Amino acid sequence: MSGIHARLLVSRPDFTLDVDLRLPGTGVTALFGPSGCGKTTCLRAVAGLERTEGRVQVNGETWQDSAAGQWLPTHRRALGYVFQEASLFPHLDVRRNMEYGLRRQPPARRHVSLEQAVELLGLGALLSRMPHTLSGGERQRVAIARALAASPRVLLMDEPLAALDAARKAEVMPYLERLQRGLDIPVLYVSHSPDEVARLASHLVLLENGRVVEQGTPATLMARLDLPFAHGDAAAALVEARVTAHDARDHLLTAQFGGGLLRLVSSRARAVGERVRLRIPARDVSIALAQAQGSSILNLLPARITTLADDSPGQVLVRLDAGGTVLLARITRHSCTELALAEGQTVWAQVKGVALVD
Ligand SMILES: Nc1ncnc2c1ncn2[C@@H]1O[C@H](COP(=O)(O)OP(=O)(O)OP(=O)(O)O)[C@@H](O)[C@H]1O
Repeated sequence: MSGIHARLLVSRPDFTLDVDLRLPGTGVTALFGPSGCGKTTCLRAVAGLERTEGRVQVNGETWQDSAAGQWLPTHRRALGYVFQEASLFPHLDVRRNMEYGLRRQPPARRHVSLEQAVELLGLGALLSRMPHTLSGGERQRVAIARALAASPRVLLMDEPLAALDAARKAEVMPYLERLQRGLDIPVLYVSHSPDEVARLASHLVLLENGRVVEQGTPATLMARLDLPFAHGDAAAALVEARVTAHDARDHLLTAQFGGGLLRLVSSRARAVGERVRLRIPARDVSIALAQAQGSSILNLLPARITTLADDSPGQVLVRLDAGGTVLLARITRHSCTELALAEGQTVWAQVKGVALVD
């Protein structure tokens, strides 16, 4: 059976984890939820670092099955584990740190070469450097490459960016995005950053108090007003689109989605026809009753209001349907009343900010 099946039961005096995860066999699954909801416990249980009741199967291989009395210790589970802080061997240079990963797998079972791992994480120029001479971001890239070089059947990542400052996060993120596209093994990625989830995940599991609240695609879950993503500053809609033009002079990319065309500034050229994921923050969408004339806003889209919901004090979250795609707008309660907005009404969504996420 392809995919990951993890039925996990952990009982601690103050905490119970009770999940039945059936996850895709490729792509990045984000485990998301508030502090203490059991994300790390899930990863540790899949890794066999936590003795749990239940069953763990990864792409057809059974690692544990308590009903059958089966249990593989961690060192016999083909997994890579990346923690918040890279734990490299201080006395080995980058190449030797990675070779250590390689040795964990007999040659016949290796499906990631050292060269591939070096290439994916962009480490070519760092191979002879010692860990103490690397930046935090570089150390973390080496830790990821070392985990990959062991040819794991699953890569477990526990908030790999959490210990990095914003600049270092931005430096490592493109490599994680590349992993998401270039790897054919599943990645379980623990995060409590909606931004990371939006950029990296193809599947999202929302945990609360040791239980799965909901799971699905990030685009679907992030647009749901009854879930936490749509609230708070990071609320955004994810839009799958296809590039239709790139104007090199103005660095302007045009992409088509179900609701029309979106234009955004992108210095990196994209091929016409390429699929892109766009992120539209709720705070960057405003609403007008008529199509604005002479506006500097590039994107004006007709849309229908499907839901109006109270958000933070004085603010309303508007869920819009733009040709079958959900957009979110955060506006003031005052404007909502002034414009007499109502569910079912057709309006113009004025989209000020659109960002490419991969
Ligand atoms: N070794 C342990 N012994 C006892 N309780 C533990 C242990 N490790 C974690 N816990 C508790 O289990 C619960 C789940 O912890 P876990 O680390 O899985 O949460 P998390 O969602 O990863 O949190 P965070 O986002 O803060 O890392 C918490 O209540 C935590 O206090």
